[in-house]
Amino acid sequence: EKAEITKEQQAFMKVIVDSYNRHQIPQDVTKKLLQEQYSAEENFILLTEMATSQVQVLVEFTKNIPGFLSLDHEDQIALLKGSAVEAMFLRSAQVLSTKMPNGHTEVLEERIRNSGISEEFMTPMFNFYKSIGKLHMVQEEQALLTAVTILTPDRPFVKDHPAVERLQEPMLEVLRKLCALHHPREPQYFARLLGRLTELRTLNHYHTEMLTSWRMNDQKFTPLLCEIWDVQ
Ligand SMILES: CC(C)c1onc(-c2c(Cl)cccc2Cl)c1COc1ccc2cc(-c3cccc(C(=O)O)c3)sc2c1
Repeated sequence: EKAEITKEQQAFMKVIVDSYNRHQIPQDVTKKLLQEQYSAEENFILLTEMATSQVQVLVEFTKNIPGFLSLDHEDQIALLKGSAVEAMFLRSAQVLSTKMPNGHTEVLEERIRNSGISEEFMTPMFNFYKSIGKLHMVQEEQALLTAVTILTPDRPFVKDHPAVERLQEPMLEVLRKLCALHHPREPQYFARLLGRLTELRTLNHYHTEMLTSWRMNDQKFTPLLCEIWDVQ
């Protein structure tokens, strides 16, 4: 019946979830969050290192999404550039909402709150983090939601929308079934999950302003971040 996850959907999901678990920021990078001192300057430098490492992880994860590498090459770049910030909000939300055994949750929040981001962005950012936390997503949902976010057809400069939709649709279908499976008493859970994707879009705009205000204070980013965010 409709809700059953088929054999091929199971295999499809396994590829994405295994890739999501395989591609993580290396321990020697994330453990710095616990070690370095807490100045706004040091926090910004650490968060820049995390974001840079996260983009590298994201690229590797994306290359393993079935069908992604057969998309037009320019569209591949457009999808990565258009979804990087949203994927990183999802990743940092996961760290902030799951009490990480290694204490990353507390230190990450502290460093984000004291890294030169102006107050006006703190509220929407941490509201998002709270709303993601309340969903108590299982790992498969996190992996698929990230893949669905990356394969969003209407990113700037994407030429072949239908080709991206053809990849996103099966993932949305598996995600819908997963939600029914893992949250049987919440029939609206899938809809709430997709609602988070809308909230992510608004965070993109805030993030663009965050970048501008950081650059006004002459904060430096890495070459990879400059490339993905079209700065400097
Ligand atoms: C350039 C830098 C200052 C910046 O500019 N905007 C943002 C941003 C901020 Cl603030 C918030 C949301 C999105 C963005 Cl994009 C950032 C920092 O972005 C990141 C991106 C990913 C991760 C993953 C982490 C993380 C920690 C522990 C464990 C793990 C883990 O995966 O185990 C991951 S921290 C981290 C910081």
